Amino acid sequence: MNVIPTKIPDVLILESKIFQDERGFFFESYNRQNFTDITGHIVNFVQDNHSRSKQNVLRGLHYQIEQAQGKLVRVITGSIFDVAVDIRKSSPTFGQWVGCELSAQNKHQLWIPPGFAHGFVVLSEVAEVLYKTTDYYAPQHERCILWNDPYLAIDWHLTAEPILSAKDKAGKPFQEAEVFT
Ligand SMILES: Cc1cn([C@H]2C[C@H](O)[C@@H](COP(=O)(O)OP(=O)(O)O[C@H]3O[C@@H](C)C(=O)[C@@H](O)[C@H]3O)O2)c(=O)[nH]c1=O
Repeated sequence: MNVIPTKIPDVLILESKIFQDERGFFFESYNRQNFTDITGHIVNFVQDNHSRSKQNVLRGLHYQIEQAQGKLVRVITGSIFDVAVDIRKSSPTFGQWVGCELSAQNKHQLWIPPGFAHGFVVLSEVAEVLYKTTDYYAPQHERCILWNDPYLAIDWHLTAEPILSAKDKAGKPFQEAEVFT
C-alpha cells in the first residue's frame, strides 16, 4: 500500500498493490492492520455505502455534526472528483479543501477522517462509489454546506451544470454552517 499525502495532513490517498494476471486483477481493498499502521489510529468501520450516479451528479458537501463519520471512499465503476473540506475550527487547515480523482481504473481510495465535509462529482457517464464509514447514518445530525460556496472556492473540474438533490441545493454557506470545535 502506497500512501500519497495531500495538503491536509489527515486526508490521505491510498494506492493499493494490484495483482494482475491473465484472469484479471486482485487487490486488498481494505486491511485493518495496514490501515491502522497508515493512519496511526484504530478505526472501527461500521457501515458500507454504495451509490450509483450519472455524469455531472454532485453529492455534497455532507457531514454529521454528531456521530461524525470518517469515510474511506473508492470507485468501482467510472470516475469521480472527490472532495474533503476541513471543518474543524481548531485545525490549521480549517476551511481548506482537497480533491482527487478516484476511478475504477486507478483504484485509489481517499481516507477522510471525522471532522470533514465530503462531496463528489461524477466525471464519467456513470459512477459507482463505495465507502466505509466510522459511524452510523444519523439523519437528525446530517448537515450540508453549499457545494459552490465562494469562500471555499472548490474547483470541481465541472464541464456542465451539476445535477443536485433538493437537499444539496439548499446547503448552507460555509460561514453560516455548524462546524466542529
Ligand atoms: C447517507 C445515507 C442515506 N440513506 C437514505 C436516505 C435517503 O432516502 C437516501 C439518499 O440519501 P442522500 O440523498 O443523503 O444520499 P447522498 O446524497 O448520496 O448522501 C451521501 O453523500 C456523500 C457525499 C456522503 O459523504 C455520504 O455521507 C452521504 O451524505 O438514502 C440511508 O438510508 N443511509 C445512509 O447512510
